[in-house]
Amino acid sequence: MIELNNVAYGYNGNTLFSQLSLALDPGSFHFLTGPSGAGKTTLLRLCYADLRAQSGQVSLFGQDAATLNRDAVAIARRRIGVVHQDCQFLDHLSIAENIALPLTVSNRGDETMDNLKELLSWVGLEHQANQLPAELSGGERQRAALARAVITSPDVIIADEPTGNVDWEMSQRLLMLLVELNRMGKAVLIATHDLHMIRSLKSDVSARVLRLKDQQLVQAGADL
Ligand SMILES: Nc1ncnc2c1ncn2[C@@H]1O[C@H](COP(=O)(O)OP(=O)(O)OP(=O)(O)O)[C@@H](O)[C@H]1O
Repeated sequence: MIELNNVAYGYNGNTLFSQLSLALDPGSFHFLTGPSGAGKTTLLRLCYADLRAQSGQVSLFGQDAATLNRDAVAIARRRIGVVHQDCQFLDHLSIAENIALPLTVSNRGDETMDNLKELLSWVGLEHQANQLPAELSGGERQRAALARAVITSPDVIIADEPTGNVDWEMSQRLLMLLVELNRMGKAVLIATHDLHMIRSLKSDVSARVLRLKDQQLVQAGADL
C-alpha cells in the first residue's frame, strides 16, 4: 500500500538516510526504533507524503507520490491514520469533535456517533469528550490522538511514539487496539523508543522490528 524505494532525505545538506526501502503491505506490522535524531519521524512523514523524497520513489496506493498534486495527496491521506508525536488538535474544538474530524471532513459524519462512543470508551475518555484539548493531560491527548487516527478505519496506521505519555496498562490497551486493526488487515507502523513495549507485543502479533541507525534501516536483532 505504501512503498519506499531507495529513498534519500536530509536537512540542510545533512543526509539522514539514503537508499532506504520499506513496504507497508496489507496486514503488516512494523516497529521502527533507533536513537533520537536518527530520522524516525522524518521517515514516517515520507510514508504519508508530508515530505517528498529527495531521491528514490515513494508510492502511495500504487501511485508515485512525486506525481500527485495536493488534492490527490489529500485523497490518499484519507486512507492513512496518523498519530503525531505532538498530537496536533484544533484548540477550539472539543476532544470528541477533534476525534470525529476525519469523518466529518470526508463527509462520513453519519458514521460518527457509533464509532466515536466505542473509541472514546476504548481509550478511556468517555468523561472528557466535551473538554477542550488544553484541558487534558499529555497522556489523555495522546489517547485522543490515537482515537482520531483510527476513527475512519484507515488502511494504514502510522504512529509516532503513540504511548510515550501513558502508563503501562493504558499503553497495552492502546496497542491492543492497533493489534485488532492489524488483524483486520490494516498495515501498522509504529515509531518508538520503548523496547519493553515491543517485547510485550511480540506474542500477539507477527511484527518486524526495524532499526534506523547510521543512515541505514536494518532488521533489529535478537538482542532486542
Ligand atoms: N524541519 C527540520 N529542519 C532541519 N532539521 C530537521 C528538521 N526536522 C528534523 N530535523 C533534524 O533531523 C534529524 C532527525 O529528526 P527526526 O525527528 O526525524 O528524528 P527522530 O529519530 O524521530 O528523533 P526522536 O527519536 O528524538 O523523535 C534531527 O537531527 C533533527 O534535528
